[in-house]
Amino acid sequence: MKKQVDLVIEARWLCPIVPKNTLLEYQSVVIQSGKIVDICAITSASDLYQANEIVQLTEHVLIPGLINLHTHAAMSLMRGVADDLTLMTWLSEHIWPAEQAVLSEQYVQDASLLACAEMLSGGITCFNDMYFYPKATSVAASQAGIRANLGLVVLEFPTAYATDAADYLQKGFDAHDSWRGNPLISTCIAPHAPYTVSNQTFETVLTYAEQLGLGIHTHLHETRDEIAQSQTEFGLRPLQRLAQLGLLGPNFLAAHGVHLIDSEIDMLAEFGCHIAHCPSSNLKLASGIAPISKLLAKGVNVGLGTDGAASNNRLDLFAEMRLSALLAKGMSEDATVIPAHQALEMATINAAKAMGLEDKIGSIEIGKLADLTAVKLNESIINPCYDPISHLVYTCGREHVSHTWVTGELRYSNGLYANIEPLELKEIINMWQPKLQLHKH
Ligand SMILES: CSC[C@H]1O[C@@H](n2cnc3c(O)ncnc32)[C@H](O)[C@@H]1O
Ligand SMILES: [Zn+2]
Repeated sequence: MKKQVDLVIEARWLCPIVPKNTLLEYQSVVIQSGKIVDICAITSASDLYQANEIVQLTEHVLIPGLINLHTHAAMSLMRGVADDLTLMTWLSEHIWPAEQAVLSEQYVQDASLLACAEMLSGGITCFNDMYFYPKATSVAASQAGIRANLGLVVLEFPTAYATDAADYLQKGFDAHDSWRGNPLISTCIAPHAPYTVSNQTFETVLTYAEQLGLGIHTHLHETRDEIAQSQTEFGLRPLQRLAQLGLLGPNFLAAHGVHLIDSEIDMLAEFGCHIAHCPSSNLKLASGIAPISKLLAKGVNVGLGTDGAASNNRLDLFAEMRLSALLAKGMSEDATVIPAHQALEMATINAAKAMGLEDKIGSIEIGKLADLTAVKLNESIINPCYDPISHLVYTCGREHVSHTWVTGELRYSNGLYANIEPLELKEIINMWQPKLQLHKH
């Protein structure tokens, strides 16, 4: 007798990510209660399973859902508000004043929903976020049906969200408690950066992270100025300072890591830290280019992030995969570094590892959650296709994503969302654009 299951996805090609650099053909992924319960030849699956639904992907490659390892979803409404500026001018003269003017629970929920829509349509099934009002981000993520690892942000300076570091932490833990039992939401603590967080606060963050078993996600070594400023103020480079405070370890994720000397790369490897590489944002803000081929060669786990839409200006991991591979080759003058399968690993399993979620997501394996993305390879202008893995990184764009599933539920397909009305997004844009327009210089 055939076994009853929820969903069978029949794929022309399957790139499971684990085992490494594997491409399978004519495979079925069998899904029950949101989990992958079998992966087998299409012919075997039709003998073994009676599915409530069968999706035939005759011209597609099925991959694990992409994971955005560093973003600020609620900055989607600030896309293009301030371009062509370096980080500190961009932040202190444009973005922080704009945030001060619009920041509220409703703003974060609305802007995050827009970002969730953009990410789902680009095959992203999980994002690692750092922003004020994380409860509002969780409301948007839950509506969209996308997975989110939400940072409990910590800063010293007051905003509409919180008054001081203790208040940020208190509000964060309140949000953390409210997510208990929510299958889509996980948490980490997110001190913004070494230049906005004191030693004492970093120590408090570490204590809580250890007590609660949470990861720590911070911006680090993004610009040369950040390092110079730290040397002036503390007599230490930021990474040295955080090392002295005891923060480094396998639960520590640094966004950017653009400016790293060899001994720092060794230290990140020794402590098992993770890096979220955000090449588009680093190029656009003229911060520099992170040495990811060196980091990977030394065994540091590197995932990919888009950063926020105000510095990228796209939440598009296809763009980040392609750019990271091309930049690494150009920088090292070695075409063999970051082959296509490694760029895909950075956007999937490496990011899952960096968030401590590698048992659940990041690859298509039996027992993992069915967070899946289908990419359609039929368009003449991207054919012939000799190697779908090469195509995913060097040829395709997010416009080739046809389906996105989270926990086996179809959340996006062919321009439509399961839980987001196109009109709803238009209303959000119409409501907030006039307020942010005032901050466009
Ligand atoms: C505490 S919420 C996040 C905070 O970070 C700001 N931000 C956005 N992008 C960057 C970046 O590349 N480096 C540093 N800070 C960034 C964002 O505007 C929020 O204020
Ligand atoms: Zn950032």
